[in-house]
Amino acid sequence: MTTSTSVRAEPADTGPAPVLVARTRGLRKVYGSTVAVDRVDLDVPKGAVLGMLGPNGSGKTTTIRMMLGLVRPTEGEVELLGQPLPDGAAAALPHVGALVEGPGFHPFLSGRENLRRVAAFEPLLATGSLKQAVEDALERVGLASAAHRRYRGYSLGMKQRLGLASALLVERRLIVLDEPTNGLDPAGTREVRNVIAELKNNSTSVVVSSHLLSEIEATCTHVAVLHRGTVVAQGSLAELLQAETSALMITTPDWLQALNVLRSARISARASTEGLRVELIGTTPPAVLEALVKGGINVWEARRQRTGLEELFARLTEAEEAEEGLSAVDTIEEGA
Ligand SMILES: Nc1ncnc2c1ncn2[C@@H]1O[C@H](COP(=O)(O)OP(=O)(O)OP(=O)(O)O)[C@@H](O)[C@H]1O
Repeated sequence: MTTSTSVRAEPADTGPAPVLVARTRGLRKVYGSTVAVDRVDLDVPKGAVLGMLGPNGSGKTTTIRMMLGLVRPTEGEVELLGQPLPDGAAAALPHVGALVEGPGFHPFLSGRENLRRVAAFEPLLATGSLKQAVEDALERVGLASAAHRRYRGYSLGMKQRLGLASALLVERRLIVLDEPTNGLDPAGTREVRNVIAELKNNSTSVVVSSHLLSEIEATCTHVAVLHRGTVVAQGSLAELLQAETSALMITTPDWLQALNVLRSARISARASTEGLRVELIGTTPPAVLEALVKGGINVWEARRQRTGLEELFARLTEAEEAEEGLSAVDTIEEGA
């Protein structure tokens, strides 16, 4: 038996659908025998800062590359600023700034020279304003003082900053940043956070992928959680944290027995320092309490606990793994 753990936050009222700056439907990418991305339906509302969260190999970079038209999907559709890819790429891409892995900077040119070369290919940048745009972008990412140095000698963090600067050369409608804080020190991480906050204030839409859940929680308005190539949760951050994201903390002297009772009832739970933590996925507090009482467990206290994004992420990904474990048990039992 498998149950979907996908969580999609629904808006409270059914007002007009938000304008989307990027939209994917049924996106799938297969490399040989590896399914990198599968059935990804992603909505990036205008003005949103959407955080793409997922462990290593969950498909964030592949999804981002497909959204930017850098990788052709095996199946599915991408719409960027209302333009279907690949046909609408020329119309959409000048309005989209991107920092993706391995930007092709020249090792023997300085940061400034590299950025000027990139700027020369920006269709939205007038030749007369090119130099100033480069200086502004360098300043914005904190690279002005090292701009004369050769790219070859840059640290990973400096390379990231230069990549970010190239995304910021002109005012964009959408900025896509793949792991922008990768290799940055805490000061650099704060700067990236400030840049994202500035973009948000200017109503520029942003897609940012990261492992740093606290960063996403601090900077994003929306979140999409990826796990093994699929989106397991998506929506506005506030709605996601409210919708089914709580746990029930149970205090009982019979916690080991209680764990067994809950497991037989297929309710996901684990012992923690605060008590028995029961995940409210596909179950409700009354159902949990009923199972415990029927199982002869002494429940001393039960209280709802709201969870942070980190908890939500761990819960979604762990729940899927736990289900897979249960499915394996089912298979063994059926086969026995
Ligand atoms: N060009 C490729 N050829 C073969 N396999 C690939 C290729 N690109 C990605 N993959 C595989 O697809 C899966 C998803 O990778 P992807 O880089 O999209 O994940 P990610 O979430 O961005 O991971 P990370 O945080 O480590 O960058 C992984 O199993 C990866 O090994």
